[in-house]
Amino acid sequence: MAQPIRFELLRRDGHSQARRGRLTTPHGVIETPVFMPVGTQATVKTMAPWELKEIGAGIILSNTYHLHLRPGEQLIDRAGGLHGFMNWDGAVLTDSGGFQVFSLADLRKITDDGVSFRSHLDGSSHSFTPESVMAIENALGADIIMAFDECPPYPATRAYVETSLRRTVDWAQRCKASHQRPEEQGLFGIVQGGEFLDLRKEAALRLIDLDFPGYAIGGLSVGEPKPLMYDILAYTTPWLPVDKPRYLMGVGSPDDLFEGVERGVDMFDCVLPTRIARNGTVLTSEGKRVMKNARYSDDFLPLDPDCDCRVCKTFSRAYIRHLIKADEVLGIRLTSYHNVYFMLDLMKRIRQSIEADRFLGYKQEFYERYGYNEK
Ligand SMILES: Nc1nc2c(CCNCC3CCCC3)c3[nH]c(NCCc4ccccc4)nc3cc2c(=O)[nH]1
Repeated sequence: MAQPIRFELLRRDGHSQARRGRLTTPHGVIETPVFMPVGTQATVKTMAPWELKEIGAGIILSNTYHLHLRPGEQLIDRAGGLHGFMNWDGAVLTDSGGFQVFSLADLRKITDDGVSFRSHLDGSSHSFTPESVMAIENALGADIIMAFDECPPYPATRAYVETSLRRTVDWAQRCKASHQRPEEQGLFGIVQGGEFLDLRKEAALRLIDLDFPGYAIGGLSVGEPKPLMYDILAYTTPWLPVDKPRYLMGVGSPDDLFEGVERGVDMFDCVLPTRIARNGTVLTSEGKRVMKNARYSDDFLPLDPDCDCRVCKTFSRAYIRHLIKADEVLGIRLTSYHNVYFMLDLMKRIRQSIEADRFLGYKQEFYERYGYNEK
């Protein structure tokens, strides 16, 4: 059976769990570790596909929950799937919607069969089951599709997490059984288990038995303390196959990327860069900058003097502050473009540091410059 997703492990760091890899998909080759910009409603907010292409984005995310509610997967299927609808010829990954049901929808009810909920848009009633979610993701046509899972809240009792984990594994098996296009779309399993390490191990081993082309680590970045997230991650990744990609869902900020790579993660996604851009906050090598701050009113330097992006080569902090203050749409286009470029460029530098056997050195160097005080 032809596999649509193939992962090659190119190099393992000798001083950490960091890995350099290559993910081959039907829509291009993705170098890992990789940051995947989030395009919830079939667009990375404010950015055109040609801009994503020019800054080197190889894969973007979209979402079953949002697209099912609006415009509906049938329309997108008729448009040629997400690739045709968005006219994006790079790779696409769709999340399965479970997480969004719990973070967005109203009146959710979860049973062993699936989840019923009311749309956050118009209150209409819907239900997701592993089978119905696979049908939606098959229609959207992403290259990588996520199994339908439940992401338990944090904190949650061990009893709740245990029940939820077994449901998620059962749902993963049902997703695999009902996946209509296994030769074109790689289905990833999602490891749950909350903060309970023995449950994380059980989840990993039971998903491995189902033999997926890749494995996501879910249930993290849901309000738990960062040290706990890192410890759960460090415990979980070694149980996963070394020759398959590991995807840490919903993570993260620049420091989270370093900590995740160090603990064996290959793929990341986060709304942070595009979300903070929309309130005028930009990521730079010297930390975050809140562009509305008066200190930038007559600062004619680029957002980040170290950045080679078109925004940093064309505009000043003073001009971008003016646009944000004046609520000019160009303002958030420029901050979004720069923030996504920053994350992609950071991952490129991380990949190069692993190749040069100096990942931990580069991490130290980045942390010293980035600092953690807002500027
Ligand atoms: N299926 C599934 N998805 C998860 C997600 C969504 C990942 N992004 C999906 C994209 C597809 C489209 C929408 C997003 C998560 N996101 C987070 N944290 C985000 C925390 C955060 C929130 C806001 C700003 C910054 C960080 N934890 C997550 C856990 C899971 C999980 O277990 N299962």
